[in-house]
Amino acid sequence: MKELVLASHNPGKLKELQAMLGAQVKLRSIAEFSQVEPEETGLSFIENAILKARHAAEVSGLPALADDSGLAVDYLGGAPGIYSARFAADEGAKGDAANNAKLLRVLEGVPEAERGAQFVCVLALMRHPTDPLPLVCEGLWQGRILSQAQGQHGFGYDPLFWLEEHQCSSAELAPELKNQHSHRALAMRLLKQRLGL
Ligand SMILES: O=P(O)(O)OP(=O)(O)OP(=O)(O)OC[C@H]1O[C@@H](n2cnc3c(O)ncnc32)[C@H](O)[C@@H]1O
Ligand SMILES: [Mg+2]
Repeated sequence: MKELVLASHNPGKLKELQAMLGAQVKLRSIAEFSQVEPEETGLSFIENAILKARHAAEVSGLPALADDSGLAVDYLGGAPGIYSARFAADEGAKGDAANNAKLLRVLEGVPEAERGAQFVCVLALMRHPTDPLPLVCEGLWQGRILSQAQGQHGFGYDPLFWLEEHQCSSAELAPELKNQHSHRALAMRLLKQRLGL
C-alpha cells in the first residue's frame, strides 16, 4: 500500500500524518477527488472515522485513511468530544478561533485542578469501500485547558492544551515533538505496527 487517500479536509492532519508515515506511504488529499464532506452522523469517533474512510475509498478508488479526533474536557463531561469541530456551531460560528473562544468562556473561573482534558484520535483504514474489517487504532493525550491561548504551531485547540510533561502548550511544542507524543502519533504508531511498517 504505497498510496492512500486521506479522508480529511483538515490540512493540519494531512501534514502531521504524512510526517509520521514518512516517505514509504504517500497520502493523497481527498480534495483531489471530491469537495463533498460526508456528514459526521456517527455517535462515536470510531463510527465517524469509518464513515469518512468509506466515503473516501468510494470516491477515490484508493485505500483510504480517516482521522476522527477531538477534545474531551473532564469538567464538561467529555464534551465537546465528537462534536469538537462543531463546538461553536450553536452560536452560528465555526472554525478554530470560535471553538477556542467558546471553550475559554465555558471554563471561565474553573480552577486549574478541574481543567483536565484528553485529545482523542481514531484512525480507520479501509482497503476498499466495502472492507468488512477496517483497521481501527486509537490514541489519547492527557493535558489541561489553559485560561488563555499560547503558541503558534499546530491547529485547532492546540493553543489551549497544556502539557504537564513538556511544560508548554501543544501549540508551543516543536512539531517534531507533537508528532512523537500526540494522540495522533499514538494511534499512528499502532496502525504502523498493524501494517508491518
Ligand atoms: O473531519 P475532517 O475533514 O478530517 O477534519 P475536521 O477538522 O472536521 O476533523 P474532526 O471532524 O475529526 O474534528 C476534530 C476536531 O478536533 C480538533 N483537533 C483534532 N486533533 C487536534 C490536534 O492535534 N490539535 C488540536 N486540535 C485538534 C480539530 O481542530 C477539530 O475541531
Ligand atoms: Mg470533521
